[in-house]
Amino acid sequence: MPRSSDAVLSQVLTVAQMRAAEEDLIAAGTSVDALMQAAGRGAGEWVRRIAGGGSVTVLCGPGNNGGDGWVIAEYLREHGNSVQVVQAREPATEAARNAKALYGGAVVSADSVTTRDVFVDCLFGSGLTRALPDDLYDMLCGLAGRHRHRIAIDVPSGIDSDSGVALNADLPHWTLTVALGAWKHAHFAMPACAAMGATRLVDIGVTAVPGAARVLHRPRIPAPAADAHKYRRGMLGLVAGEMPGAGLLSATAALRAGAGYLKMAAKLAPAGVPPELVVTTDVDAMLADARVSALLVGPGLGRSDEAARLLARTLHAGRPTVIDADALVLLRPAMLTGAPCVLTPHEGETAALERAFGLSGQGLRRERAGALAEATRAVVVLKGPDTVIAGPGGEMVVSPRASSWLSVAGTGDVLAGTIASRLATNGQALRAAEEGLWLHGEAARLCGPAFTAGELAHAVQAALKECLE
Ligand SMILES: NC(=O)C1=CN([C@@H]2O[C@H](COP(=O)(O)OP(=O)(O)OC[C@H]3O[C@@H](n4cnc5c(N)ncnc54)[C@H](OP(=O)(O)O)[C@@H]3O)[C@@H](O)[C@H]2O)[C@H](O)CC1
Ligand SMILES: [K+]
Repeated sequence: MPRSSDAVLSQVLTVAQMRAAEEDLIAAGTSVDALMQAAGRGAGEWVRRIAGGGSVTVLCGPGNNGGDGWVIAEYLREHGNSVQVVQAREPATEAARNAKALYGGAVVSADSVTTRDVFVDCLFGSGLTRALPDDLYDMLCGLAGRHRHRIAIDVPSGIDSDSGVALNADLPHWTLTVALGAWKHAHFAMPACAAMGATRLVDIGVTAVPGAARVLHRPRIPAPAADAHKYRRGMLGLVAGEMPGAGLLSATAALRAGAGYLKMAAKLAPAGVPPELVVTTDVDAMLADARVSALLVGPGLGRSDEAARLLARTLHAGRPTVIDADALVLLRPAMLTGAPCVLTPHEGETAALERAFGLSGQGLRRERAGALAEATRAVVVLKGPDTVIAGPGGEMVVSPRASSWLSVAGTGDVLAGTIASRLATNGQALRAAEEGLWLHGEAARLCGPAFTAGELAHAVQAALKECLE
């Protein structure tokens, strides 16, 4: 089996895209049985490692996810594990029947299973089309509750693969979820991703799918050139508003994310300004300064008519701009000039933008982010536990779940400042959004528990250190 490239293994596929990719492999000569063997044995190895010689119960459903389960069980039996299969339904596909026929171990009833070490969920995968019926739901939850470790294969049963929506309530939480062939959107979408435990991917040679979403990965960021100077590294202009304190959090992060020079325009200089941050009261002079390579507007802007006028003047400067917080609520179509922009809305700001740009607000988060990116011609970072980045050209990047400790005031200001610093440095909106989001999530990971937004802003530097080429 040829190993897929890192780019292909970063793909996030819908069920339809996955099926098409499987069909391409089959059309190229790989049988479904061979695919199932590759998927099942790859997953079986992860199960074997977790089991560490312990006892395993595999729950097999009627489809090919169940077929994977029969392959996993035989793989474990061959490797000497104590394994038993609970058959929830007779195999309904030829590949699953063939896989069952190759299994030489015990098949037992669910009721006979006592407490064991590892439970493997092969009830349903990407073919689940509706909520689990009561008998199967009870069987799944009952078995999950009688095992020390729980491993879901491809996607946990009861989860819709394309949306991450739980089709049943109170589904089990998993120790590990092993994706097969490619990541699915459920692996990065709430609520599913919060219950999956660690996630791993088994490569079965899936090829590149045009237009597929991809997972956010650690960026490679070059150190400044030997002949760099502060302007060439990128000068970031922060347009503060009525509450300049929020802008200070953005500035603290931006100073540690690569930009060479930061200037803040504020009516009143806030207290506690870091010495590295130049503060001016002349916003128009800053907007007219050709050396400013990017702008950030929004943190602490306020929502007054004066704030709206200040936003319009800022965007009229036509520089690459990060638009955050209150500026997102004030943004109107006529204010945009076509300059590269990054919008960083949370849920409420997204709804405000959808109203301002005449969008329905219907659909999955990634679909809403895509619609907003198309309408604004900007890069949209739709923030949440399952942040997605959508580009105006249809690009879609999904982020692995970040620390839940980010749920504290000010972390949005930190993200905006980090992205703005990257935008001042590289001038590319999508790249800046990806680099900034990764740095933000990594800074949170480095901070551990119960950090403040200020500590997070300082940790951006350590996160950047991990990206240096
Ligand atoms: N990723 C790969 O390259 C490979 C993936 N494989 C595995 O195949 C599954 C997808 O297989 P599929 O058969 O399409 O789907 P499922 O195994 O999830 O099961 C679908 C069957 O279950 C029935 N169904 C669906 N929902 C329910 C429900 N709520 N209650 C009862 N039955 C349900 C469905 O029949 P319906 O017509 O009634 O919908 C199907 O019979 C993928 O996840 C991987 O694990 C392969 O190994 C190949 C390589
Ligand atoms: K499953």
